[in-house]
Amino acid sequence: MATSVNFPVIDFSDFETRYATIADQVLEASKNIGFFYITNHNGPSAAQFKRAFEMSEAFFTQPMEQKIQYGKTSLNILEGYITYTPAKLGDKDVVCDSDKETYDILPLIKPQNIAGAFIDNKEELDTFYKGMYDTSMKIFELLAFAMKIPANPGTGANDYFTSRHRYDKPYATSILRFLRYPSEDSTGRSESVVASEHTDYGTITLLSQRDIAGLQVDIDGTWTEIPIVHDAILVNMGGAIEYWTRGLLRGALHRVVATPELKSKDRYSIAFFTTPESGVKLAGIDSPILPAKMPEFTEVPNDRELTSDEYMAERFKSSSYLKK
Ligand SMILES: O=C(O)CCC(=O)C(=O)O
Ligand SMILES: [Fe+2]
Repeated sequence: MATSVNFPVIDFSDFETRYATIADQVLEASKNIGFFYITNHNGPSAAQFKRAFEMSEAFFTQPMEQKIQYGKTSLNILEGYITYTPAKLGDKDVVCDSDKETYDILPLIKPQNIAGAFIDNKEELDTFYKGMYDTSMKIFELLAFAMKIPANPGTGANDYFTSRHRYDKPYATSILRFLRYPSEDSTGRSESVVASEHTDYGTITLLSQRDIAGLQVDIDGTWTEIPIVHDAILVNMGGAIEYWTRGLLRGALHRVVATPELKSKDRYSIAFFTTPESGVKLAGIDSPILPAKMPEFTEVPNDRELTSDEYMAERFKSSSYLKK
């Protein structure tokens, strides 16, 4: 049974003067639920989100033969398309997730093999990506501030997390993902859960659900509906930041269930997954509120401190996602 609660919505207006209050609200929500909305955030505008969803729709509504040309043939390939129904690219199987189809993009600093619907609007998409990136960096600064991370030579204070998520090549690893959950009428399938329960792998995720709800978060063992709040961005903590902060911030379990609208209408969402740079050790945060002891994490080994790369590799290894 899913219930609903008063979901945290954090107002970023008068950002500079209300900085400490906003930072505390972000920290509280990150600790307790692990999910919250932000409004008046100065990130991508409603018009920019609308355009991004139009590009997404232009890509996903193409025939499968077109989309498959950009298909990932391995999960190690960061950019490209994942199908919702088995398909082949030449003699290779394209990665398939039976619930949804996705298209991943990295920072578009140099031209790459990008599908037409997106490359045709490359500059616009660059701006959108950068807007999502900058918004994530704002969240990281607020978290570092609220966690009272002191200034250390070379690491900074409020830039503790941002300095480990640099935008420029060769560091950037954060992914912009377009998602579509095809309607039941179009697939002939009717699953009640269309994205199985998981925690995100990276540090934080920004999300926008276009017009169909269905996202639920586990709060104290109860599936709780996350409403759609228009012109707001949903933020959630991923597994990597939960691990990095010794469980202080909550990488909450979540899933997507089918709502009645999904019968005849496709569900679209856009996610921005931040990942720490390669080589970053996910340990050693100097904060007075960090738990003294590392908890046991079931998804990753507990016998050593993992780097970002090791953490991600472990999560991919133990993932049930894509194995169905
Ligand atoms: O599509 C959504 O609303 C959520 C997707 C999600 O949780 C994910 O891709 O990690
Ligand atoms: Fe997720």
